[in-house]
Amino acid sequence: MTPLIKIRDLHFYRGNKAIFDGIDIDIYRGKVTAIMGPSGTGKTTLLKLIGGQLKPHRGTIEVDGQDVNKLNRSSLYALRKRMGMLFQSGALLTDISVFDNVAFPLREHTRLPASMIRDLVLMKLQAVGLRNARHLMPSELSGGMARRVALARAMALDPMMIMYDEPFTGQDPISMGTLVNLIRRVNDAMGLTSIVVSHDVAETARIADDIYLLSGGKVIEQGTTEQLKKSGSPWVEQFLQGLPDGPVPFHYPGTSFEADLMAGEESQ
Ligand SMILES: Nc1ncnc2c1ncn2[C@@H]1O[C@H](COP(=O)(O)OP(=O)(O)OP(=O)(O)O)[C@@H](O)[C@H]1O
Repeated sequence: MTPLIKIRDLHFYRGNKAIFDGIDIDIYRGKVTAIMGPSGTGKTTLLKLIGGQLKPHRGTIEVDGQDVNKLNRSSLYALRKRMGMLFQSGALLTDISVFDNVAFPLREHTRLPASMIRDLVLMKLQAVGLRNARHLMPSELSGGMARRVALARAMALDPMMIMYDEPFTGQDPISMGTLVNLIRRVNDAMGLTSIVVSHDVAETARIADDIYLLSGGKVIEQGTTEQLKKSGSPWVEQFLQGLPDGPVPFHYPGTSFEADLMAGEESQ
């Protein structure tokens, strides 16, 4: 089976810091793939590289057989339309209704008649359970409902895949559970491929087919959720159990606390 996204020998730097130091990733069609790792490892950066918003310094990223960085502007634009993205900051337009938010990409990118746009919008809202909330304004929605509307909007143009960046941030456990299940359900019902970047390890692992753990510019571990649970690696253990400390240090590296206390008041 050929992967939908094939990343090979990816190198990416910020200044002289290697965010990615030669990583390989395969994202398979129809699967939910979770990308996890400590804060600042470059998970969001990875999504931007896949979307062609950033260019790698070395290596290749193929999406549906096309090398993202060899595409001209219009081909990249066409490819991007087929990649749904749900970023944490992907807020809804506040002065138009739920319906109009979901209709927005259809009106912007297609010339479909209003009756067909209506049917498509209702279908997407139905998929996220909010067809009857279509007349509400974004200010009338809970945080979880707003995420679901954003998901319906991301699906509006029938993308081949959806990339989720921290989709659960700020959600209470029930709302998080709903969103997690929805990602899986929508993925399967719509024949999508999903990439989920999340700190909510246990919840995300529950619905993921494949997991990649990134740290220090490398893929530390990779496999199915079952394989990772059996891996015995202390890294994986720390992640899957959500332990605050372990091989991945809780504290930003630097001088010890003792040394800072000993240094006295004159230093900061
Ligand atoms: N525009 C930028 N300019 C310079 N450095 C950046 C920029 N954006 C991100 N970085 C750095 O790149 C690294 C990776 O950032 P990124 O946001 O991809 O990490 P992340 O794994 O998504 O983190 P988190 O889990 O905290 O969201 C970080 O060290 C960050 O400080």
